[in-house]
Amino acid sequence: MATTLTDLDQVLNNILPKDRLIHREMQNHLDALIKPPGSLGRLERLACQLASAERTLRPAVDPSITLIYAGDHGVASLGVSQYPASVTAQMLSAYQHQFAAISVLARHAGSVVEVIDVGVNGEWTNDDRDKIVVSQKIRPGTRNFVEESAMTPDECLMALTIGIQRAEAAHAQGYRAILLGEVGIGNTTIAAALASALLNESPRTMTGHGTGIDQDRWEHKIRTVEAALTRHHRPDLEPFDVLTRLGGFEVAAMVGTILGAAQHHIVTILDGYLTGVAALLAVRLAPASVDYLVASHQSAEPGHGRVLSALGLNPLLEWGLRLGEGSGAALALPLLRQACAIASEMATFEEAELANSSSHASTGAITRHQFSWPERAAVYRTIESRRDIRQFRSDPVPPEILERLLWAAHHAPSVGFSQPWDFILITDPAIKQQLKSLADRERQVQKLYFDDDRAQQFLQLKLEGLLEAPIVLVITANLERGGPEVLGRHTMEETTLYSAVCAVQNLWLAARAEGVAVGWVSLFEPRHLRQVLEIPPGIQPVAVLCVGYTDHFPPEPQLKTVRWADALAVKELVHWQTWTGTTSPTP
Ligand SMILES: Cc1cc2ncn([C@H]3O[C@H](COP(=O)(O)O)[C@@H](O)[C@H]3O)c2cc1C
Ligand SMILES: O=C(O)c1cccnc1
Repeated sequence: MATTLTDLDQVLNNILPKDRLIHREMQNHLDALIKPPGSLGRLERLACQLASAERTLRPAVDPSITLIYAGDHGVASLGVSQYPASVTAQMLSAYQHQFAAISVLARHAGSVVEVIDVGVNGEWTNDDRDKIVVSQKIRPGTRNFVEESAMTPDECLMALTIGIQRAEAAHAQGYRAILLGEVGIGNTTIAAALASALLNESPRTMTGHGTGIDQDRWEHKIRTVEAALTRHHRPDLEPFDVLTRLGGFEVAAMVGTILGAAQHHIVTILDGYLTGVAALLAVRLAPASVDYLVASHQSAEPGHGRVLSALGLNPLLEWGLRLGEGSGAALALPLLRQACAIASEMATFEEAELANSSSHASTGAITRHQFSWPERAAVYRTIESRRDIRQFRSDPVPPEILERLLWAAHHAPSVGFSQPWDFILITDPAIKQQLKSLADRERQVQKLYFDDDRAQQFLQLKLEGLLEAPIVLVITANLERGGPEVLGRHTMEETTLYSAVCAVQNLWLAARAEGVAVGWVSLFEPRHLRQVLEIPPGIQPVAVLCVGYTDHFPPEPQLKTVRWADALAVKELVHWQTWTGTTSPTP
């Protein structure tokens, strides 16, 4: 933890250059792959960089996290941006709701987003949704650097520390790459001032149009940067002092994250002008940190190209982007992912020969991953975010989505491939009301078992879904389907029911992926259910599911939130060899 300059020095000392040996080894491996040597051009150079930075011949950028630092700037009061400073706080809400540019781009690139407020001048609301925006606010905005130092040395160190610690946490969380982004109205003025000071360039060449200011305002922005440099700049200023006087909380935090990541051999994917300037500062503090940087793109800001040249970084894209927020990093992430995949999933000529001569492809490299990382991540995310939902909106589930959900249910595993399920779709309010009355009645009976008020409350809540949800879906199990000779059913009659439950789970997960909510109501006496739904003998009702849309998927099971029951740790439930076995086999 870097809370003093000495601690910061410690971090800087920990940053070692990339491993040249692995770089060479990776190049040899790429040359041996089933393609002409060098034919994948820059993708190969990227693979070598990632391998030598991460110190592995199986480099990876997944899972990755997009860290966006947010801060406001005193200088924004001088009208250097096209937008008022209040937009920064407004953007935090947009991130929380996941509809900002980076929310969309990172989602489709397969990266998790976290926004850290290190100095926004304004409030934003955070409900109990997934905590996408977190507060580490040092101060509501920096001071106006035309008049005084933007930060105090302590504040600057604090912001650096936040950045370092976040990178260290990302390392501990198992993230393999960091996508860096920022938001803060007025911060292209900060970038211009820092870049001018660090590169000894005139503010006119380093100042751009930011969010889209006109010529007059641009001239004013240049004069503002010049005034700041006149006040603060001296050729002998240390990088830390340049950052303190001319920087911002989000810039300092980005510098910290670059350093913290490099220390742990984690690659940082840079975005636009601001992240480039942060990288320049990081490299001035620890020259070896450049080995851990990838420049995703060259932005439309004229100063950005110069910053990248000074860093010796060659941007992957030049798309005229001028947004920030990590948008360019998210666009470039799939390219890095491809470089890693080429390195670890392609076969060498030798392996290909082997696969050809034996009856089965025995090379692990070829068969290991049938799914890309975003595909795998989506499966786990669906499982993690599935919830039993109690509150529904009334809007209908479109028929094509309903069809996909039933398709998913129908592709469940079943004993002897008996496919014992049927699906009863109930939209008729009269029948729903009958179900609700049945459940209400049952609840009165259950009252005998639960005298806890909270239990009653939950049972009550859950039942409303029977009326609110646009569809009530009953899944049944046909105990006779497949005839008397169903394979594998002889000794365990219940496997028919288990199969139907697998259909329930398939549907539930597919629904979550579609953004459709499902709540399972189990307060039914099967006999009564049979009567209302005219279910014949031999067919067993298995699940009554409310299906529809909800305004809110809670981040964790509600019964966990209210401490009705605690989550168990999976490792305590694992037995090896026998029930009493505890030791795992050595790998
Ligand atoms: C709605 C909106 C969303 C943004 N997201 C990033 N920026 C970008 O623009 C700002 C810097 O430009 P300037 O120095 O001209 O103010 C930063 O917030 C940067 O991240 C945005 C700007 C706006 C207006
Ligand atoms: O180049 C950038 O990164 C940029 C440009 C305008 C606004 N925000 C960021």
